[in-house]
Amino acid sequence: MASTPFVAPPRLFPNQRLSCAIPFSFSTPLIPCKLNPKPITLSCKNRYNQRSSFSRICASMADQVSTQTLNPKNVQIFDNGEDLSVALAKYTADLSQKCVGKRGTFSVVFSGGSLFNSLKKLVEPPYVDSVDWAKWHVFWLDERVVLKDHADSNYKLAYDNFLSKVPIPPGQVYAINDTLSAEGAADDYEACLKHLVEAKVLDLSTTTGFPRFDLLLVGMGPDGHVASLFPGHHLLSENQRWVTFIKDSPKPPPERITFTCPVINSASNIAMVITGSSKAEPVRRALGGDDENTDLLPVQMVAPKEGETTWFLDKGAASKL
Ligand SMILES: O=C(O)[C@H](O)[C@@H](O)[C@H](O)[C@H](O)COP(=O)(O)O
Repeated sequence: MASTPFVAPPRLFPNQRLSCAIPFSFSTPLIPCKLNPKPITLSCKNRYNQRSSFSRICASMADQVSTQTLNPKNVQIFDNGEDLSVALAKYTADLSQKCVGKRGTFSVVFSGGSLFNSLKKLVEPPYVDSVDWAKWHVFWLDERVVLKDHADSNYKLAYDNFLSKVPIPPGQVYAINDTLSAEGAADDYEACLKHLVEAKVLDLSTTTGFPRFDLLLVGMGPDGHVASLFPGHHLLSENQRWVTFIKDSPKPPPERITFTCPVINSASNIAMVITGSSKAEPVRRALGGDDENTDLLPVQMVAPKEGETTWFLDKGAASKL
């Protein structure tokens, strides 16, 4: 794509919604890209998928093949965050190109936290000029119930570090309605997704009946939470709603909205983007197997029914594997 000047949205933090989407599953090659400084690449399944020993899984090539066919989990481990960011940029740009080529759109779901540090190479050359940003439709996996210009807002984080740097049409950026309560914002976001399904902008998974996004970019907290689904919280068992709310989040701020587990597990592709040694134990529990705990961590429940999960870890996050 030719480099076009970015036209700022009409308002700094517009309450945007409208059109979008696409679904289908494609296998990301595990061959490191030219720029990619050769990550360690593993393929495995976690306990949620009834697998127990990481070493056994990695020992068997045949097992890897059947694992990839059934419900693949590709694990890439990088020396540092910089190398991870290079690989994540290529992965995302390649996926965008495939999805746009297939259906004409690319539906991407952002988390908050340190994700945008890991995405920084995607908004630099060559990708800032080559990705077909006009085809992107952007959603949030979870959002804090604060105004969009508040320091805690995941929208603001995404805007400052990503959206302000690339020409995604503002009408294809689906921020929450920040004038509503947590309950109201969750209802409103779910209604927005349902409208997009009716408008054939988003597809439903034929397997689960929940919306199927092209790519979820998922961070994880040191406690193993993903989205705003926290360990031991009753929201983990929500299986009807697409979007729900929490008012007692153990991580501040307390009021948030979040996609539910079935929506997460209906995605075509999930990138688990995890850095730092403080995350090593939940990563081990998710990928290492042999977990004696009876309660699954939220990260252990990430198991897309039809899609593919790719793990982008730095050495710290992978240090207990
Ligand atoms: O709103 C939030 O709090 C985030 O969406 C949250 O789910 C985040 O993704 C993880 O906590 C990881 O955050 P870090 O990468 O900063 O550890």
